[in-house]
Amino acid sequence: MSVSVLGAGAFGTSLAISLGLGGVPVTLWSRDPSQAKAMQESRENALRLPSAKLPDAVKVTSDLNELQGDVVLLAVPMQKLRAALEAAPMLDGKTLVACCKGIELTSGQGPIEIIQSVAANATPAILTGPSFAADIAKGLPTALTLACEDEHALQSLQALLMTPNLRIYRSTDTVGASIGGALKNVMAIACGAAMGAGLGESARASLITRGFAEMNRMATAMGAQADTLAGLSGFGDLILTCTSEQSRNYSYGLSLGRAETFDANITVEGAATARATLARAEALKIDMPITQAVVALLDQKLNVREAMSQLLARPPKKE
Ligand SMILES: NC(=O)C1=CN([C@@H]2O[C@H](COP(=O)(O)OP(=O)(O)OC[C@H]3O[C@@H](n4cnc5c(N)ncnc54)[C@H](OP(=O)(O)O)[C@@H]3O)[C@@H](O)[C@H]2O)C=CC1
Ligand SMILES: O=C(CO)COP(=O)(O)O
Repeated sequence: MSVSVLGAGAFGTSLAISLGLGGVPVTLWSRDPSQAKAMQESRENALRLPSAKLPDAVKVTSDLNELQGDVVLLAVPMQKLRAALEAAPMLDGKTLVACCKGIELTSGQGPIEIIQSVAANATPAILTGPSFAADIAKGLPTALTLACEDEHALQSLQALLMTPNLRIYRSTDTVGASIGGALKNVMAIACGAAMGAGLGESARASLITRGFAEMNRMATAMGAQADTLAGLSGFGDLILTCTSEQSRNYSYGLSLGRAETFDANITVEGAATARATLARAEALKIDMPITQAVVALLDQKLNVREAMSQLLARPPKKE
């Protein structure tokens, strides 16, 4: 059975490589015809994932009509997912697996809700969890969560997407998987900012732990199961992203803490998601002080030390 990947960024390319090496025929779609041609010829994604060779099983195209199979991985940035789906009406009716992490700023919706609103006849799923594209492309061991409410579709997808280096756990809790993946990026910005400003490892551990409490509060208020948040898509990805300079969200936070500039072309999902989350938290009356601090940093209303002082000065609480 073949698989298509919509979006030839770092993550889409790494998944195409892993599946291709596992013997699955893959069609990888780039919106840029010249990039698609260069990748098809050079067998490399020089722009987004240099030094990783595309296996023969991967075909690169910029023609949406060449997408193959009933399963399509949606590997575009979260804030671009709606536009990408609207431009590809032929995907309605297929199994659409969101591979992006975040909450849409304009609607407050997550990837599953966006798929449902644009492609009403599709079976929506989400693939998320601790994974750097470069690691997957190198064949390093990686474990992910695949969530889909349709148990039958879920089991076949799990079998299809597992490769020798990619272990996939299944869940029917799409809300929990989506919220964990979205909010861990916000916490990674907070941790990077604290480390960049020299606030220390203890501060980072507190932000990870209290950030996890925020993630749980928001997720359970939205109907998620707490044990999903404790899994790969929540706790697992939180740990990876808050502790590694390979993470773009963490690195962006570092640059905020060091008062350095950051390349605006780099995908940093946590920034828009922090704003979308705060709006949702306020509507649901959920206390999310770290998310609030990240938004204040992004809006330049506070610097990192002021934001941390505000967090420390909150009224005493029971843990
Ligand atoms: N990189 C990683 O390690 C991981 C990433 N993810 C998630 O994967 C998602 C994608 O990230 P990643 O691949 O890293 O991002 P990249 O920045 O590497 O690539 C983004 C890709 O999306 C394309 N794109 C942007 N807008 C559109 C659009 N409107 N229609 C179609 N294609 C579009 C870009 O095309 P162009 O080059 O033409 O702009 C580019 O190919 C994110 O949500 C991220 O959180 C998840 C796990 C790991
Ligand atoms: O989602 C990721 C790791 O699981 C990738 O993190 P960044 O988007 O911060 O690079």
